[in-house]
Parts: sequence; structure tokens; C-alpha cells
Amino acid sequence: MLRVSIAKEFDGFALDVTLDAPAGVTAIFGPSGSGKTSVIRAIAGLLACDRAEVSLDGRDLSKLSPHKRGVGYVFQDARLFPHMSVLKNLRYGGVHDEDAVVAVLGLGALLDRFPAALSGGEKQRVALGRALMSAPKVLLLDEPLSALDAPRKAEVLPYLEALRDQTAIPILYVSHDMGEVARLASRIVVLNEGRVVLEGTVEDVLADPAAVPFLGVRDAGAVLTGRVVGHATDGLTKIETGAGALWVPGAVGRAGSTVRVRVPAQDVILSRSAPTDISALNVLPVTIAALERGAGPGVAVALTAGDARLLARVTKRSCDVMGLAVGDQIFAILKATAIAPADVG
Ligand SMILES: Nc1ncnc2c1ncn2[C@@H]1O[C@H](COP(=O)(O)OP(=O)(O)OP(=O)(O)O)[C@@H](O)[C@H]1O
Repeated sequence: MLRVSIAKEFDGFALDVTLDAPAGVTAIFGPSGSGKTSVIRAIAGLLACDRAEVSLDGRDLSKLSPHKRGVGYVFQDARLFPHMSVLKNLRYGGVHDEDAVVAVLGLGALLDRFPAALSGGEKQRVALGRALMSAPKVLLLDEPLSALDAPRKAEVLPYLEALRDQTAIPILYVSHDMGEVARLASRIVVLNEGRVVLEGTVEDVLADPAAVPFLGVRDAGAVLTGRVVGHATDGLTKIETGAGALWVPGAVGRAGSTVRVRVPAQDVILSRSAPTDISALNVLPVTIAALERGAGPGVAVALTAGDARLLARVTKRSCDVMGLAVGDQIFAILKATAIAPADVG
């Protein structure tokens, strides 16, 4: 367990953050300027703080210099040495488990190349490999995909998933991208103006109606875990989730594999009766668990669906016209195309 408690006064900005990160991926999410990079730099020992308590499995790291902390750090840009081959770049990080690192990140065919001959995604994979070669006890990933376009991101994400599944160390993952967070992280810490405003499992935080103002209307939305049932000939995939069966676009996952589906709150429509003559494929019976009126025109509606949770965002007007109240049994309608393939993984 990584335990962090840091405080730092900048000119006009106060950072005061306490968080725990167990083995696995903890996402650090928050708007620009909320303090995400500062937290990562403090853990790495690169930011002198007024209070800097950092411990790993009870061992105090705070007094150690950065290179003695056992921390691997990957930045937004790969920062490879241009005059060194991929193999030399990797070995610059250390010489631990070279074969395993090369295998998990799929670097075998790239070892003799130089950084100028790599795509952005390949460079980030090498940067991850270099961090892993030092046998880190903690991995700090600061927006490692944000400089990549969508196809490159999609190419690197499976490697990050494999890395997550094969390492048993805390990985802190800074990201602006809720799709990435929902796919990779098991825990999330949400920062706002230098403070932790939400913390917990991804399932709990993303299904929490009180989270909507902090995550933003576009990013709020529950995550369902499900099993791929199969792929239909018309290009849809059926996923069995705790909330019921869902059809999502594209050939997603292998039959039998476990996937996560992010259902954006703004893409959920509520109905008192089960609609029949509509094009939407996913109609789930749900119960209203909570209603949270926002400052603007919206209401966040927390729903239980089977043994899962969903979040919907509707207007206050709709909420009042429908007379929605906690305990009501209604239907949630999810348009299959609203579940973007990148959000399923
Ligand atoms: N060395 C510094 N001196 C003064 N202010 C700083 C310094 N480093 C960071 N800050 C301020 O601290 C705040 C948090 O910055 P930080 O880079 O940690 O945020 P962030 O959440 O990572 O942002 P982004 O998503 O844009 O990278 C910002 O207001 C920034 O201007």
C-alpha cells in the first residue's frame, strides 16, 4: 500500500492531498490545474513540499532521494534518448526482467530501432518498458496517452491492461480521459483545486450522483462489468452485465471474456413504461436509488439495476413532469451507439 500525505503552498495555489493506493491502478482525475502532476512529482521526490509523507508498505520514502525511492515515472511525452536504440533505452532504466518486460509490452521487434523510427504509441511503450526495467515498487504514469491520437491510444491500451494484470505494485495513473480511467483503474481519486474531493472504487465513484459536478456532465456515468456472450453477424456484441444484457456496437472482446462498459449518464433516457416501438436496443428495468439536483438544469438520478448501478442525467423539467422519486421502478434506455467502443474493454 502506498500512503501519501502532502501539502505545498504555491503562489495562489494550495495543494493538500492525502491518499492511499493499493496494488493495482489508481486513477488521479481532475481538471487542469487541480494538482495531479504536483502529487505525482511529490511522490517521486521531485517536488519539495511543506509536508511530504510518502510510505510504501510501511517503509518511509520521504527522506530518500528520487532515484532511491524505487519509483518508475512515465511522462506524457516518452523522453527517450534519441541516439540510443530501443534496447539501450530500455537498459538505461535497469536490467530487471528484460524478457518479461519486452514480452508484456510487445517490444521484441523494435529493439534495434531508434526512437525517430517509432510511432508515438511505440515510444510510450518503450518509455513504460524503461520504467519497468528498474523493477519499480511504484509506477507513476502522468497522462501517458494524452499526446496520442485515438487510434494510437487504442493500440497502447491493451499493453497497459496487460501490465496492470501482470504486476502487483501500486500504479498511479493521471488522466483526463474517463474512458481510459474506466477501462484501466480499479480506484479513482478526484482532485479539485488541490484537494481530494472524491475517492473510492471506480464503480462506486462513477455511480455516485454527487460526483457529477466534479467529474463534469460529459464524464459522469457508471461502469458496468460484464461477460461477452457473443458477436452477432450485424456487428453488435452482447454483454451480460449485473444490470442485464446489453448490446454494444462493434466486435468487442472474446466470447467469455470479462469487459467493462462505461455508460455515460447523459446517454441514459428514463421512461415510466417499457417502450416497445423505439430503435434503442437496451431497455433495463431499474429502481431509483437517489436524486441529486444540480446547480444548473440537470438532475443526477442514481439507479439500481439488478445487482449493478447506473447513473442517468435528466433535466429538472423531465424529473418534475415524470414525478420521479426514490424507490420508483422505471426503465432505463441506453442507445447502443451511445456506448463508444473505446469505452468498452
Ligand atoms: N513550481 C510551481 N510554482 C508555482 N505554481 C505551481 C508550480 N507548479 C505547479 N504550480 C501550480 O499548481 C497548480 C497545479 O498544477 P499541476 O501541474 O499539479 O496541475 P495538473 O492537475 O497536473 O494540471 P494539468 O492537467 O494541466 O497538467 C497550478 O495552478 C500550477 O500553476
